[in-house]
Amino acid sequence: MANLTRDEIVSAYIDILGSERVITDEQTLRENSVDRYYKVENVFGIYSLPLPAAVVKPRTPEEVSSVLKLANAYSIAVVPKTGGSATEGGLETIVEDSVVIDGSLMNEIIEIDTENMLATVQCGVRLQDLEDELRKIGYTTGHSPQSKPIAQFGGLVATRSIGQFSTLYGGIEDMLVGAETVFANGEICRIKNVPRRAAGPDIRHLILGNEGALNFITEVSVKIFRYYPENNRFYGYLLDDMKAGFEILREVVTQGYRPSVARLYDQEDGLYHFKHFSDGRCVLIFMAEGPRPLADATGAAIEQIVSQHSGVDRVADSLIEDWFNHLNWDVSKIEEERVEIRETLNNGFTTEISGNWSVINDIYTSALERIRREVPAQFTLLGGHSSHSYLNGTNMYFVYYYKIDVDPTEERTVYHDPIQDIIVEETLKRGGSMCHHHGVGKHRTHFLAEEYGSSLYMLETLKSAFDPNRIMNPGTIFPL
Ligand SMILES: Cc1cc2nc3c(=O)[nH]c(=O)nc-3n(C[C@H](O)[C@H](O)[C@H](O)COP(=O)(O)OP(=O)(O)OC[C@H]3O[C@@H](n4cnc5c(N)ncnc54)[C@H](O)[C@@H]3O)c2cc1C
Repeated sequence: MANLTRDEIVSAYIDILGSERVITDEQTLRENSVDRYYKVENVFGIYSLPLPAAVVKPRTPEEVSSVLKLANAYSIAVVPKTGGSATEGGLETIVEDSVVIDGSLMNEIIEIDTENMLATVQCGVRLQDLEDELRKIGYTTGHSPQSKPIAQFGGLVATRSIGQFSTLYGGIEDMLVGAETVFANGEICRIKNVPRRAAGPDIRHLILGNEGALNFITEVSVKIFRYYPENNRFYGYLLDDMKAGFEILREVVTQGYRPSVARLYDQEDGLYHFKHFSDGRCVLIFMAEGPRPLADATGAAIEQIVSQHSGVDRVADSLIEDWFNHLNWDVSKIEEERVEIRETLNNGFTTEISGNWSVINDIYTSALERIRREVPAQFTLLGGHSSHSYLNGTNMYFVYYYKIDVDPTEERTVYHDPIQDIIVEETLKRGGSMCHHHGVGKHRTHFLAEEYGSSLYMLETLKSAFDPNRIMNPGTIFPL
């Protein structure tokens, strides 16, 4: 694709950023050629994708602009990156001589504004770092994906991430107020911070969820919230089937209550997370938070709604609180997982989708039934949970662990891809979305036309307009 040789690309970037911020050592390039979709190969030291020509580390939006202008002029494929916790192939360098643009040096918390309830950060600020600063003064981002200790704001916005407290605070799309981003031609654009706007279409959504395929996000402003940890209430229940659990979630949300957490685990996933008390049953969890009268009212409503359903048994609140305190994944947990895969050959992946209330149970049951019937894996866990509920429906986060009994290079095509395809097919068939919060990445793009239907025209037009030379993360969202 590129009109320059590999060496010419490297030296052109050294001219812009200096040699210290243009990394070309072999191991860094290998690690930057993949993300967690290639976890199994990677754990065994196999790197089968083309290695990038370099990883470049700009420090300012102007440098990002220069980096992109050069790429655009010479058709060099670029892969934006910040925290590196992507799970769907968004970081794979599938084009020869790509350049990874790593925004992690842009890591300044620019402003915390408690009057207007805003925090402004550069793209390389880790969510955990902003959250820690806010907690010191009694505020929170309200954003808590499990990858909070690793993920950075560029990636969080680019993937449309969502956190555990989403039923109250929303996903990142509800939090993003303004941003700065750079397009393939080097144009730097800012969207100002206002409480609401009706001045035409909402252009924040050209940034949210773009997965590096439309622009490179350099700065974001997000809402902040007052934090009242002393009022947190936890509720846990055991029940026998998912359908009844979905119905309770639906009642709580559609009656107008906003618990911060509303989660439902099936039997297998319940055993994985709560083996000390789940007793092989489904597990339903709620958390209420906020000012005391609101937390009390939300908690009382949850108890009242659940009490109208038979066969639902309460567990101690402390069991749920304790579980929450150990849920997030930092770098050491990722390393532990790698060791475990190497030693036990037991490996797990997830696929997350969403659907309306009327179809979610059918998606859940039919996907699992087809996987059991069609995929000859030795499953050690096949199940999932719903973790984000809305007025119209909920998500399903399928979780599948199996023994790697094939060569690591075949694991994806024999197991991971077919399992994911079944889940997506059963979802799309029932009008759901193939992707709830991890992004399309590079392994669901063959379903893009079905996901979008007639609105694919709008998406394709954005790509042609903003990235006519198709240098931005080729193969991500848009099939090659
Ligand atoms: C253990 C674990 C738990 C997770 N839990 C959750 C969860 O609870 N909720 C959730 O939503 N996700 C979760 N994820 C997925 C992942 O953490 C999120 O997608 C996160 O938002 C990625 O942020 P990052 O900074 O690591 O981005 P990266 O991994 O660096 O990149 C992710 C994608 O965004 C693009 N990108 C990165 N930076 C930019 C930029 N500056 N401009 C434009 N595009 C950019 C990349 O090209 C890539 O396509 C989890 C992942 C792991 C490994």
